[in-house]
Amino acid sequence: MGDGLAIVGLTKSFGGLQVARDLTLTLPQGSRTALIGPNGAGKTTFANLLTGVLKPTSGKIMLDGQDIGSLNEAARVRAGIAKTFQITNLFRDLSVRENLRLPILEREGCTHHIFRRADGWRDIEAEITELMLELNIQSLADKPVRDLAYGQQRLVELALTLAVKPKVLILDEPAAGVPSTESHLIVEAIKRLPSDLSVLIIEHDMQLVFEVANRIIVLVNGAILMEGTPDEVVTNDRVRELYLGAAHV
Ligand SMILES: Nc1ncnc2c1ncn2[C@@H]1O[C@H](COP(=O)(O)OP(=O)(O)OP(=O)(O)O)[C@@H](O)[C@H]1O
Repeated sequence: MGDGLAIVGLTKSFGGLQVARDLTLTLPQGSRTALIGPNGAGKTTFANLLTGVLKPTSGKIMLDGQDIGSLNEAARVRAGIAKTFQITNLFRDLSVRENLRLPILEREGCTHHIFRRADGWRDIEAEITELMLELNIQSLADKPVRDLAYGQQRLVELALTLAVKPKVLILDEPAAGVPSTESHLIVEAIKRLPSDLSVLIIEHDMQLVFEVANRIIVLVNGAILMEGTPDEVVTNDRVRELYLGAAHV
């Protein structure tokens, strides 16, 4: 087992506005952590600091003991930090299987070593099948993405992200825009993710958070207000006051 992701004293300012304040936390390998907080708390900024979209003002990001803070976005993906692709990245006229082939080919360097082996193609097709089984979308394999329901498209997007073999997966509002009749698909898919993957879920839907997360970090004004189990978070008076509201608890 690796050490997972360790964030130490991470700070980010936009001019005079401090949006990440001395954030120190760990995402152990295999953890299921939700990051919650009111609008403007700094959740997206935090995700962007992890993926390398933004550079921190100060602080360290360590993955399995290695400082990855100076790596650019592409190198961080290769190191193992992935955020879900957006649906707009799916090729709508291609089938699910064809869409899944693309990140695997990219990961393998297209024309390089995998094709020097006689069974290279077979390995790729087997991996695609395995990914589809993992997300329970094998029945959709030959359908063009444009014919899929929105929730199913989000599962394909998740499969694409898993194809890069991340160690840490950031799910930024995985159920956003998904009709309530399809949100169970997302919950089930998250529950089926590989057990050694660290998952960070940024989500406003508290029902989803409570179903899939075993730890919750509450961010307010760029700082961690508290971190705990779902039960500890819902019973915390400041969280109730600041974020959840009496109706949720
Ligand atoms: N590029 C930027 N330049 C200046 N300020 C920014 C920039 N990006 C974000 N901010 C500010 O940083 C703060 C945190 O924004 P962020 O989007 O990270 O919050 P959030 O918790 O993800 O909010 P939401 O739940 O609404 O998505 C906000 O005050 C926002 O206006």
